[in-house]
Amino acid sequence: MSHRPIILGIVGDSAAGKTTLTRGIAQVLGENDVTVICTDDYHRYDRKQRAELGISALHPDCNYLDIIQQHLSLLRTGQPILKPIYNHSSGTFDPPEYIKPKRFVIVEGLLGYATRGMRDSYDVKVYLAPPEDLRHTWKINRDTRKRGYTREQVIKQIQQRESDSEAFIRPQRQWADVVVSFYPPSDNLTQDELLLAVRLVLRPTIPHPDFSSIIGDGEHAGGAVRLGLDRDMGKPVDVMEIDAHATAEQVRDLERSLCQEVPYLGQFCSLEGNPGIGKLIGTTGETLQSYPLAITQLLITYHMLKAANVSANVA
Ligand SMILES: Nc1ncnc2c1ncn2[C@@H]1O[C@H](COP(=O)(O)OP(=O)(O)OP(=O)(O)O)[C@@H](O)[C@H]1O
Ligand SMILES: O=C(CO)[C@H](O)[C@H](O)COP(=O)(O)O
Repeated sequence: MSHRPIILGIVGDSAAGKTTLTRGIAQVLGENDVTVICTDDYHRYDRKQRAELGISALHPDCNYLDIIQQHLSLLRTGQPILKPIYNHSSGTFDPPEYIKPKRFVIVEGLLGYATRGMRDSYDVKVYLAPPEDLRHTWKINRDTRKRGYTREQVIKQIQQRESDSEAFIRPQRQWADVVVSFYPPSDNLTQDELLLAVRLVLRPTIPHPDFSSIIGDGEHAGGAVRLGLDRDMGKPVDVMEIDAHATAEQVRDLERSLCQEVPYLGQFCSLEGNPGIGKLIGTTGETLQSYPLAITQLLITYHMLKAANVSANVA
């Protein structure tokens, strides 16, 4: 295994699901082996200053991108950082914290792929792109429940930030090895809000597992799992889709092929061996298991473990 930390980037707009996916992957990799960094901590201005200056947190000028890049380089070589802390409850900064990277580092945030230097620091790059109406619903629910905003304030903020989302956030999709889009099975968001299908765009920037041996003719498990070719931001890509209501049985072959290629994976993150995979907590505290989420977590973990092996072999 590698002697330097393996770094995963998870980038996407506000409330695109970065923290949720990060937590799931950390659970699969083993929380004792994972350091999580959220780049919200590198905001240049606190909430009051941003309002006074009329700048959004999505703007590169509102973030210390140079320090994120510096910290990424340090983390990649196993060195500690003194990380700032942005407190979403108070809207101000807390005292910084000393962080020594563990075996795996997950860096999640708004502008993680904004500069070449930042992009070169990751072993695996993921971009989260849910449909905008779903992201808005997630943002309204999360910011009113956890960040002290009213519904009207969140809606206004989404509108005010749209031009920055378009200019600075969404273009980063082009740098991702995997683009993840969870989406509702129908237009009706009120039914089974947590049970979502997933569309995984697999760019040829890293070697993906060969799913074609399972999904030979483009469909598997009665159509619950589909594989095809497409273009994303003008470039050819593979696309895998998994239905919202896919069952453990239907995704088992995918899981097996991931675990076979990286035998180490199966030890601690098979669906059977780790019942926490794909688990989601609903708004009323109920727990659900989503197999599209489970396969997404396993695929990203697969890439992390592969990167760890490659890096150990060249060390
Ligand atoms: N895969 C998912 N399935 C169901 N709900 C999800 C999923 N991902 C995110 N959500 C919902 O969206 C909300 C926002 O997600 P999360 O906090 O992970 O976003 P984020 O990208 O980290 O946001 P921010 O950058 O603003 O901190 C969560 O509280 C959760 O309710
Ligand atoms: O886009 C965001 C990512 O989480 C937040 O809006 C940003 O970090 C500022 O946080 P807050 O709204 O709590 O002041």
